[in-house]
Amino acid sequence: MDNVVIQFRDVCFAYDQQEVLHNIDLSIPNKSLVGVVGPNGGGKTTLVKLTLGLLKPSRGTVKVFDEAPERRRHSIGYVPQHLSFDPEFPVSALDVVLMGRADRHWFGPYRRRDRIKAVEALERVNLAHLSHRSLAHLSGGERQRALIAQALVSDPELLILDEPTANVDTNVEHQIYELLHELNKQMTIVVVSHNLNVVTRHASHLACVNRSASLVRVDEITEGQLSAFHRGDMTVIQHAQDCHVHDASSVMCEPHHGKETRL
Ligand SMILES: Nc1ncnc2c1ncn2[C@@H]1O[C@H](COP(=O)(O)OP(=O)(O)OP(=O)(O)O)[C@@H](O)[C@H]1O
Repeated sequence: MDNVVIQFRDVCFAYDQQEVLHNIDLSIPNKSLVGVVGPNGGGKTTLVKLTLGLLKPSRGTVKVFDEAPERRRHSIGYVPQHLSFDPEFPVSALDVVLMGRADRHWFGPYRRRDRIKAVEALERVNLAHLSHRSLAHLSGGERQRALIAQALVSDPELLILDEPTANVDTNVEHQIYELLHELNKQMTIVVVSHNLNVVTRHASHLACVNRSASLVRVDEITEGQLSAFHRGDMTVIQHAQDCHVHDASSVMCEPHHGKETRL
């Protein structure tokens, strides 16, 4: 148990009456870099929300560091799929990182220690030189680094990222995974990705989520396992920032603000 950071035991989850995860048993090992992959609507984001304690299982238990997720919220850094505010809002990279300390200051201003921690977090993602630049004037990759710094500012032991490379080019995607490799020396990382090829190159494990879930070590994975999971050909849609789609299966025959990938 010491070596397990996230544990799902016999977990089912339904939105209203619609079950989207069924009998999930998963043990994510300490210091692993886990790529969460699977088809659109397979339940990846739901799995992340259960890990964060934002959703409660209909059945079974979820534990993070052997405790209920909400009790270990301070140990988890989270980079969401979409910004929770308008990217044109006039805030600097430093302001964005400081927001990661906001829960300590409901009744007062940031303190000197918060600013020191925020600058340290920006240094960890190589963005300290742009700390005063407005978020709106950062490139997609720099903006993503600022969000990772925000998640790092509370010194997490577990970092969860929901599609951190959805809106960046291949070169920046590579740099972000290099950064995750570096951070992985100190913490466990779980990254939801639509790019099976890239994530397989960088992750130590793959969690394949498609209503059920299985965890495999990347160095032990076989072609047969991958194609069995995907049942051959599969179209995956990356959701863009302005995406309005909940159930991606419905957009196969509709216009969509996203990028399709054939796997
Ligand atoms: N708040 C919600 N209320 C009702 N149904 C939801 C809600 N959020 C997600 N769902 C449904 O649950 C299923 C799983 O969604 P989820 O977002 O976890 O999948 P995903 O694997 O992350 O998908 P994608 O790859 O498209 O981002 C989908 O069928 C989706 O329509």
